[in-house]
Amino acid sequence: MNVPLPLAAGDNLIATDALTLQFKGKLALDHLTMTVARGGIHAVVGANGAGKSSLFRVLLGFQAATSGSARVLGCDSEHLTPALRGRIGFVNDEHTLPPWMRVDEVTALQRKLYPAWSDQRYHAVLRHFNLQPAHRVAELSRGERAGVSLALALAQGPELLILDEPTLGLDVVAKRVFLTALMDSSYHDGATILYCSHQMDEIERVADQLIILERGRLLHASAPDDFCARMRLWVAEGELRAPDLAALPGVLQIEHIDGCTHVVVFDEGEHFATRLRRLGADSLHQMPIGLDRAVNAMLSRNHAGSAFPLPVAQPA
Ligand SMILES: Nc1ncnc2c1ncn2[C@@H]1O[C@H](COP(=O)(O)OP(=O)(O)OP(=O)(O)O)[C@@H](O)[C@H]1O
Repeated sequence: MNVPLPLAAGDNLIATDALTLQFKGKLALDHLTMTVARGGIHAVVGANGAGKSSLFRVLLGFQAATSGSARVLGCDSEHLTPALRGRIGFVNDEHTLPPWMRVDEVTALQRKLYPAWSDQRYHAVLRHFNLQPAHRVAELSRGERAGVSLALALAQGPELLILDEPTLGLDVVAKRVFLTALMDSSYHDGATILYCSHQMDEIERVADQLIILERGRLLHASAPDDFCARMRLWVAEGELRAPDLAALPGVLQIEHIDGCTHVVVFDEGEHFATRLRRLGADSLHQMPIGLDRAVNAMLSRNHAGSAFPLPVAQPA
């Protein structure tokens, strides 16, 4: 088990500064400046192509940035030493393991490599999969392979665990087991977990911090509850005029459903009702929204194919 280091102000395990990654004419990361504090589960979300996997590749030193910097465990990510790499776990959605090896052989190898190895953590995840230790990796289903690679990553006792869509392909029970193990690792072992997912129910359940990327830039970072608390759904009877409505400050998403106009608004208080009334709304209701809807509204604003791209709000 890792001995968690004390959490001091400014104790960031990850810090990027104007981090930029460019592919032929395309910016995967665009002057991204963000931090990840020690401890807790940090969820990175964003539309397809927002730069999540690119960020992870740069943080892990698999890819050199075009400009800017990324520091991981206090070291430039391009110069991570083997000792520092040993403190970082990584799992991607392909769950790449040597196909020719047996499950027990992979396990024995990893047990030897990682001094903080925990059999208890390993079996806590793996016992939920109906696996024979003598099975070869090549014989495993996708979900079973995911189970093995996630169990291995958690058992390594990493100080920092980076997971790229780790639960893709897991059935609902396996997903629950894995998420519980993730929370245990964070809570009991002090691991800092950075992971990306498109599944908001999952994030709502486990994440302490929400990091939203859009086109390689930081759009928002806060606790998920704080993010949702700043969102409101207004429902007005009738169809309000879309161009005027879209021009109002804070408007993220407009939908017309069953003769009503639904407007998701960020950081606007009660006074927003007055603005809606000026556009002709007479019967109005407002309500809080959950994380799924809130993230959806934030991202749909500038999503490719959006009916009305709205002005970009500044990150909080
Ligand atoms: N090797 C590459 N060559 C050219 N462009 C690339 C390369 N890798 C990524 N990109 C581009 O960089 C952008 C960010 O890709 P990235 O894989 O980081 O997105 P993502 O947020 O992980 O997306 P998804 O949710 O779909 O997995 C995309 O527009 C992608 O097309």
